[in-house]
Amino acid sequence: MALSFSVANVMEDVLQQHDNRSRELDLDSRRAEEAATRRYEATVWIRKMIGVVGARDLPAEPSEEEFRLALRSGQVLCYVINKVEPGAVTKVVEGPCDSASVPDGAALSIYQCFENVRNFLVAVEQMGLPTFEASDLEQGGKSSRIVNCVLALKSFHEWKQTGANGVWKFGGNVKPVAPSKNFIRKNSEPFKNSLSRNISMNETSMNAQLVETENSKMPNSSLNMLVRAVLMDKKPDEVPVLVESVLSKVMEEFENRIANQFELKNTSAKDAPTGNKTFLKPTSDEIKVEDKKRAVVKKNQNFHENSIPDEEKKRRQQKYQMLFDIQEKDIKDLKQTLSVIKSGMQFMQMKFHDEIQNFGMHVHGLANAASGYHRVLEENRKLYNQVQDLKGNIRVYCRVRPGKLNLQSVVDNIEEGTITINTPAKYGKGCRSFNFNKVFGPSATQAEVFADTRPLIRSVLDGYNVCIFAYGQTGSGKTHTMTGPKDLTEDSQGVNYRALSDLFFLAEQRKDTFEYNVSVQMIEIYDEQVRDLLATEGLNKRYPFLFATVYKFK
Ligand SMILES: Nc1ncnc2c1ncn2[C@@H]1O[C@H](COP(=O)(O)OP(=O)(O)OP(=O)(O)O)[C@@H](O)[C@H]1O
Repeated sequence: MALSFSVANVMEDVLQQHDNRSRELDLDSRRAEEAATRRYEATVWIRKMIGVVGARDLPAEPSEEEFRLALRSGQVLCYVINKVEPGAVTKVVEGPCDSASVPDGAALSIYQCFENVRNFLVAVEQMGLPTFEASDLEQGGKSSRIVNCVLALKSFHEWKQTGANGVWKFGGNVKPVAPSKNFIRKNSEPFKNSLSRNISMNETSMNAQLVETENSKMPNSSLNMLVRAVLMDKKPDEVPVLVESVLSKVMEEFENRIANQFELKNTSAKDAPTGNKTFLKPTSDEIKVEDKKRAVVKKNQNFHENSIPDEEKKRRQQKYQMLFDIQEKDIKDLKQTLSVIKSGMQFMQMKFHDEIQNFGMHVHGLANAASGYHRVLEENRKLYNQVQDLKGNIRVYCRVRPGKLNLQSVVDNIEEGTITINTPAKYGKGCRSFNFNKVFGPSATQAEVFADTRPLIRSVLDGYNVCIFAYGQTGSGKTHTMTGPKDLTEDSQGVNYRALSDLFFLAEQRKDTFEYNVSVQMIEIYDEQVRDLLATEGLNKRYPFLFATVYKFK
């Protein structure tokens, strides 16, 4: 909570109390005259700035009440300040709070009026001009402060119009437009001391107080008039005593008011956390004080920023230097790392190049090996088929069918490649032997019979023509050997099934190297006629070929 009264006010009040009896009438008349002159001056300027229409509620020579009512809505003030400093008040609430239409201000419009006034006061304060209290616009308020503010604004405007050279001066007092840094006057030591005694005041509130004090300086104001009036009829030797008396009263009053303010502050601080405080609408004075406090805090921040001690600057400089050194070191490290990475990359590139070369050589070797493998395979194939040739291009095997029970077999003896048969008496009793590539006895299995023909199947895939056929009288077992019995099992499969099975098995093994197309024909030679067993048309039943296998390299 900031202090909401000024030294000038206190002095004014004290002086008013002092010697009030003797000079009351005369003083009032002088003050009224002085105030009226200033008010008219302010009015003329306002009407000039915003025009007679804009200031329609403000007569050329308004009474104190008329002046207050005309400005109460804050609209006129906002228009004026926006003329002086465009955009100083960004939003001006218009209409309902117009004092003319709502003379006493309805509950709703009071708040809107206050918004205008508050915005105006904030803008004025930011410009460094003397302000007034929002309550000064209410009945019983001090219109002299409003007039003073308007005249200050006028002075500021004139200063701007003349080119804003040097510093802006108002009423003979030098006042920088920029945010103030030191508001303590040289001749205000007693007040300083007095304020120092109130050690509970923080710097912000102290500055608020001093800003208020400064803003209230007005040589031509009623304060000076009062002082002059008090001292006018005194003898010179009475003046020091009188001044001392007035000053001591001012001190006393001032301290009392500060004490009251802090008491109020403490009371509201206690009330706040208890939750007893209801949601009351803040009074215009409270809001004004809060706004002012914020503005002063902001000014203080700027002030502190501009007045950083040398030690702090040195400390910051050292800190920046340290950060700079660290960053410099980091950059060096990074450069070093970059160099290491670069050489690493070069090494990797060389290694990669070598490995690619090695890999190429390996691939080359593999290609050679593959080519050698194919050569060897080819040689192997040739050798293999040469072996088959050596075994004989035509091989004849004999298989003896198991005999029927109670019938004597004609077979006398079976050896590896020879079968001996008992010859009937009519052909001359005795034995006759026949030679074959191999003779299979009655107990020979299907697998044993196929084992001797198996190598020929591989020759088929190597491009050789192979023919396997069975020859014999009716019922001798040709179908049994080539196909198998009616109830076919894996073990009883004959040569055809086994040969085809091997054919597809080898084709699958060689699929990466060769692609084989396999086709099948079924023919029979019966009664010296070759017939196509798969032919559907009668004319094509006679066919001269047994198997045809096509192969090609991939
Ligand atoms: N090695 C064998 N083991 C067991 N049974 C056999 C054998 N050889 C042939 N047979 C049987 O003998 C019978 C006649 O055989 P198969 O039909 O194979 O003779 P085939 O020579 O084909 O006769 P066809 O010329 O009249 O067709 C069949 O019942 C068959 O099962």
